[in-house]
Amino acid sequence: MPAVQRNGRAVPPEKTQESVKESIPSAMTASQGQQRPSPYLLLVYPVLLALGSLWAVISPTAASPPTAPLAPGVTSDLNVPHFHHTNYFAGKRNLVNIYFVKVGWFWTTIAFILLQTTSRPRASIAKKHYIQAGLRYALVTFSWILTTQWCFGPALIDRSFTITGGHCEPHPFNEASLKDAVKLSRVNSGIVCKAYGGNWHGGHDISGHVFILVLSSAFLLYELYIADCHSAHPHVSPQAAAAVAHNMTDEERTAMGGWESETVAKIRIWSRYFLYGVVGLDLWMLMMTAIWFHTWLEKLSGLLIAGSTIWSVFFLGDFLPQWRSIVGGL
Ligand SMILES: CCCCCCCCCCCCCCCC(=O)SCCNC(=O)CCNC(=O)[C@H](O)C(C)(C)COP(=O)(O)OP(=O)(O)OC[C@H]1O[C@@H](n2cnc3c(N)ncnc32)[C@H](O)[C@@H]1OP(=O)(O)O
Repeated sequence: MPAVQRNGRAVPPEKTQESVKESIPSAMTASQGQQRPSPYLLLVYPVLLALGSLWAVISPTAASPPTAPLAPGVTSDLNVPHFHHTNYFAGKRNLVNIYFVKVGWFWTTIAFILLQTTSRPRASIAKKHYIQAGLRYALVTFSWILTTQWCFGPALIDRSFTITGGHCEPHPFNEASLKDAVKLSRVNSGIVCKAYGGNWHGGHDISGHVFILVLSSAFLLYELYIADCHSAHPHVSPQAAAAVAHNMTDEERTAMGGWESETVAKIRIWSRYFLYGVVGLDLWMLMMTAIWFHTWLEKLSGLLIAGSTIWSVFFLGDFLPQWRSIVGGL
């Protein structure tokens, strides 16, 4: 049997799958002994929100900018700045807000699809893994739709806004909206109100940002853990995986059950980097939202809806085994 080539070097041909596994450093094959992530990890979110809110109170730079006095008879907070004089992220039109958070479910979906298509669950559980991962995605997406888009009519955040006394009122500097005052008063959705040039004012405004950012980051992190647990190949850090894929022969990569080629390994690694990027931006924007936007209670309500969705999908099965057998998970 001829010697196989590894980066131009000849290596002994008699390596078996077992000997290849043994040659992988133990730190890179840690998945077997991994601890199950605790639901208490979700407490990171209230801590982050509390720190941001505290910073908003005690930091002189986070104080609200001086606002122009309101015109007589105008009660709306219309001078919320699009660009803040002290911090770029305090303005609504910052690029991360426009291109990332405002289309946050798109990025979450892409990160999830990339994770699933580049993970390699063990053959014996592959079908079940994909079905249950799809089901969990459908459940969190349904929660996102009900909360922010449509809940058999207006979304939950719009319903709670109008139930607590909020309404759409004409914008005093927008003549068209002033003419349509009666029509605007019947609008029951924040997006429609703004589209008509009105001002969504007065009620309890559940933070859609806190909701989507918590839901997205927690969902992706727990799915990453599940994908790793179900993986046919050892859990490796992206750097270690690159080194492994680079140094192995083709036979060795196949024997390890997944790192067939350096290109495949790189696609997997970059998919992980992409997921880390989405989660990192989620957490950053959560902190920015905590500092610059909404009241305590509005942030808390966004957090509670996202937190209970995540808990129901990933941890309710601890108490209801039938639920676990349907949605799978941790
Ligand atoms: C091998 C590979 C195969 C691959 C194979 C590929 C297959 C390829 C298939 C692709 C398939 C994709 C399929 C995707 C399918 C989807 O999922 S597409 C869906 C895309 N759409 C989205 O993601 C929309 C997400 N956005 C939302 O849900 C809502 O906008 C949000 C984010 C919840 C926020 O709502 P909101 O009204 O802004 O509410 P809220 O947070 O209370 O904020 C109130 C105000 O404060 C501002 N504010 C609050 N916090 C902040 C802040 N931190 N910074 C700035 N402003 C703030 C807001 O901007 C808002 O201001 P206004 O806009 O009202 O003036």
